[in-house]
Amino acid sequence: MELQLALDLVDIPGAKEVVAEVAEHIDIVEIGTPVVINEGLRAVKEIKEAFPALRVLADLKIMDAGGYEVMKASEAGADIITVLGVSDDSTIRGAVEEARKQNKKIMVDMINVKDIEGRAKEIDALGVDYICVHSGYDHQAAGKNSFEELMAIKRVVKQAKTAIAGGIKLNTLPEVIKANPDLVIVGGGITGQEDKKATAAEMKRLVRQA
Ligand SMILES: O=C([C@H](O)CO)[C@H](O)[C@H](O)COP(=O)(O)O
Repeated sequence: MELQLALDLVDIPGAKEVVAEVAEHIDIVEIGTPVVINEGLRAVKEIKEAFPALRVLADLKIMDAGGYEVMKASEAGADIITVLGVSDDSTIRGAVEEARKQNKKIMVDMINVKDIEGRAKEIDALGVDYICVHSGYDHQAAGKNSFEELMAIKRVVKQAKTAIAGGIKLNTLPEVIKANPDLVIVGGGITGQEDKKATAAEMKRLVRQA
């Protein structure tokens, strides 16, 4: 099981500062959608250049033009790029095809997918690398989490790795770990803590021993 740090509410210098603090305790660093909106793919490029040993995920949440957008994120240095599960199959296929050419990976974000099990089965057959259940900020505000969705995709996904994101904190991590995802994604659960390094270290310890 691996740990991904999601950076959403920072600028590029702020992102570098946080990553420098926790780098030894994370496997993947995510350049979150708000950061890409504010800073562009330059954020991906600068973080990859500053931390070449870390895999960098560009959370583009692609909804159309999968091949083209994966190409641009790959050029910026992203190792993993996100596409939305609610996209058309042709968009996901285009993203996967381009990722194969560029030796990159595709994560499908299942945010707002209604039939989680059925769609996860279809998406798994498209050859994506990760399928991620996700309670976004707006869902979190309504008290939602994705623990049950994780168990649902674990029942049907045969090929892709499984991931979970959305509001995970140190005190809820053990429950997440019980469902055995391949990847746990944590944003505010680390970045919102006073001692980010200690929190990331403890999360990594729990994730590693799972
Ligand atoms: O993808 C995310 C969200 O949609 C904002 O872009 C977050 O990176 C994801 O939810 C993880 O962050 P936390 O919920 O703060 O753990």
